[in-house]
Amino acid sequence: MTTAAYPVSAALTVNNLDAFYGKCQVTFDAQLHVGRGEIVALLGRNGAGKTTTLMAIAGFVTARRGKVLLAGNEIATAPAFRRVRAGLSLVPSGSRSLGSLTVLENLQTSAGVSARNGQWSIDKVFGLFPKLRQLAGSQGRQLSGGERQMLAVGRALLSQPEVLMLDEPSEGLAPLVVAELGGMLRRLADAGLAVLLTEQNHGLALDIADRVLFMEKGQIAWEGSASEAKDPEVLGRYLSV
Ligand SMILES: Nc1ncnc2c1ncn2[C@@H]1O[C@H](COP(=O)(O)OP(=O)(O)OP(=O)(O)O)[C@@H](O)[C@H]1O
Repeated sequence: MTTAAYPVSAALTVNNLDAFYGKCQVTFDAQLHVGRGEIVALLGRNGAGKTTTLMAIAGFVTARRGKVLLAGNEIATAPAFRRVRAGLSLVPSGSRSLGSLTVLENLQTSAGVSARNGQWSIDKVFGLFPKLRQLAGSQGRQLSGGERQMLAVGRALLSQPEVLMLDEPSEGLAPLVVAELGGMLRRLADAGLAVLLTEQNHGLALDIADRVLFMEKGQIAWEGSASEAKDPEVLGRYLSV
């Protein structure tokens, strides 16, 4: 494993995270950090603990031990909604919009969630995703998979995050839409957002990430740059079944 320093200035720092479902421990001493403007991909085989790590950072899964620092502030004991207000947003896999509400109503439910002043408005989200502006009056359930994912990211941005976490954002999307999503995440990071994502689409993750973490049996087993992670030996060790 490549050792890493954990800068206090990171947008998100996680140390010694032990996450549990009931009595069942899923992550063991997990640690990671994400800097501003950086995309970090958390990869690994099915069941390695990637989703659980994101859910524990977001406050939806119990962490019995560990520190979660958002811009240097400890939030590990805060309820999930306070973490969102503090600037940490998770786009979960699957559930992507409120199906009976229109696109505009979906966005309106997210606007104003944050207590923080931020740059994101509904108009700015429409600027990022012009397709959503055209679909403003359509119900969430009428959208394609790619449009629903744009809406989910738009809703997350309206909570004015400093750190955006996405669990398998490309799941179920067509290749062209995946490429568009990847470009959009890269642009958001280049504008200063810290991005932490899990992906089964390893090609996408390795293309857009700055750093890669491989998770194995609930532990961060390897850390390095995306170009180091492309080494077939590394990929074979942590991803092949
Ligand atoms: N709600 C739950 N209750 C109990 N155990 C769970 C629950 N969700 C996941 N697990 C278990 O926790 C472990 C880690 O699952 P997790 O979903 O975090 O892995 P993952 O790396 O995201 O895998 P995948 O890529 O398949 O989603 C697995 O053994 C899984 O069976």
